[in-house]
Amino acid sequence: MAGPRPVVMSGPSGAGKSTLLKKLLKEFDGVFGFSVSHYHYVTRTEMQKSIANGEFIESAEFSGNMYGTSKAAVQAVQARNLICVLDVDMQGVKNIKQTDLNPLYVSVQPPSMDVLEKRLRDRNTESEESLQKRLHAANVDMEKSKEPGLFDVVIINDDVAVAYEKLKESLLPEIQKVKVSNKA
Ligand SMILES: Nc1ncnc2c1ncn2[C@@H]1O[C@H](COP(=O)(O)OP(=O)(O)OP(=O)(O)O)[C@@H](O)[C@H]1O
Repeated sequence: MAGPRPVVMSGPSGAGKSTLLKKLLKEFDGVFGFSVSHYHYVTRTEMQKSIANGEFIESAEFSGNMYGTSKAAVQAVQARNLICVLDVDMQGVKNIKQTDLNPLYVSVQPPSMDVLEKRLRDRNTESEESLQKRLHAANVDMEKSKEPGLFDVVIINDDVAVAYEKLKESLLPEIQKVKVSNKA
């Protein structure tokens, strides 16, 4: 058996992905899992070859090191009967669409740009420069997210309790699968 479908969580920085995810992990212990980054596990040449072969759903280079999430890493989580959570940007969503992973695509969106800006400012994690970059990227993300059929579920994170219920509802069939398999 392939295991439960992974879940892709996408949305602008500050939309509330981590907040919602934290609630999920708290309520459903042992149901969700994360894929391990391939950094350090393979050589640079090997990794470049794998990326060229389309084995990675996302990869990036930071200060000379390569990082990435491979399809195999996601499938390994799935094989352990866990819902693999993928927190990716729009490019990641597009890449995953090219694979046969068949995840549930969830978009988390802020109620408005003004609210997003306020939340990011109140979070106190960004410099002014980083904040401006994130707000600009958020604008682009919010536009691209409107593409019909791109996401299975769009969650407007206004009231966090309401947003969480909607997320939970959309994941319940997969959560049920995990629980049933664990009992078997
Ligand atoms: N519904 C909500 N109402 C008010 N504040 C919220 C709500 N959801 C999240 N927040 C707050 O907004 C801020 C941004 O949320 P969070 O860090 O979860 O976003 P994120 O999408 O994970 O961002 P990033 O991609 O940068 O990690 C946090 O300080 C969080 O506490």
